Amino acid sequence: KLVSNPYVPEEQVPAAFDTYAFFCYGHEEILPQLFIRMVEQTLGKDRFEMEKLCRFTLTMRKNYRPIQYHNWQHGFHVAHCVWRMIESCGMEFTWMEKIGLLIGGLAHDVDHRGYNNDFFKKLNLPMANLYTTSVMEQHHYKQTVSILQAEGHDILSSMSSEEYRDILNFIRTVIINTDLALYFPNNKFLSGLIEKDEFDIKLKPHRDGLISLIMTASDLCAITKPWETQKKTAKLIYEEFYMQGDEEKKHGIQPLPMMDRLNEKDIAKQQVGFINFVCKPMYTTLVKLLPKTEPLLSGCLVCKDNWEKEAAEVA
Ligand SMILES: O=c1ccn(-c2cccc(OC(F)(F)F)c2)nc1-c1nc(Cl)[nH]c1-c1ccccc1
Repeated sequence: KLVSNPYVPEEQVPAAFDTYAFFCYGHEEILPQLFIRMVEQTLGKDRFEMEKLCRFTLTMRKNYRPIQYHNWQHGFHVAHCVWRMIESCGMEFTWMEKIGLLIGGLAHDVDHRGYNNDFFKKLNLPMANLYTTSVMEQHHYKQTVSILQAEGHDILSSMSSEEYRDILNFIRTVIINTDLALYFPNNKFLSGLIEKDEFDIKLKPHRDGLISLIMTASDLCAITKPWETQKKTAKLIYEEFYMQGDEEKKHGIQPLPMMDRLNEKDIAKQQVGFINFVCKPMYTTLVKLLPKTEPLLSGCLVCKDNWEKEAAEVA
């Protein structure tokens, strides 16, 4: 069944939808239409067969699992954050980059099981034998390709075979770069260039690095949302972490501290650590390259302050 009406009437578009602060609570049922609205606003109307775009979006939603955090809503929020950047960060994106970032953002965690790459390696599960690095990310990409190639889902059919090959490669790069392990070397590379004032968007390796950073920034955008929203989301991701920790304990494996439910009282402290060690440096580099993404950095720092207050209360 396709969406009855793929268009969202203007008055139904949620408040703050055009800002980085947007969150889907209360609007869950129109997320497919909101994605289609983003695609049309950025890429132009009638660039895609609407029926196929609806079918693709609904199949994407169906292929996300009903788990606590890495679910369809997470995929939507990453696509939304990428869309805000495309629309407002002042950087010129090619048509291919725009469609690749929107599709890649929406699809980047499709069929996520709520476990991270280490889990598949530690338990030596079949998935870990399919790929050596970025195990889950490669799986998300494979799932995306099979959905794009399913009957009636070929939204990129109007492209030549070279363009189609290029855009699949770009979508692969976009999805693989949501592997947080790849963020650390990338941020070192980019901040080194900034330090020496050598960053040049016209150089492909520099542009590729910035696009990877845009993916990390969008993937972690939950950490930048308004405090009340962030508190609810944190509860969800730690429930997912604890599911993995419980599984690892069943196999006699000691989980990471953040995945061990015995450390539940340390959530605030762990959030502060994650923001200080990963998010703050990451959004700081992003803002140096794209100053108009500043709301993401300030949103993340507001949450850090609130987590520090919570950590102080626990102590
Ligand atoms: O140590 C951590 C504490 C918290 N979070 C976290 C990640 C998303 C969101 C969130 O909070 C909220 F949902 F509220 F925004 C928190 N993530 C890690 C972490 N550490 C390593 Cl290494 N990898 C991750 C990780 C990154 C993305 C996804 C999963 C794990």
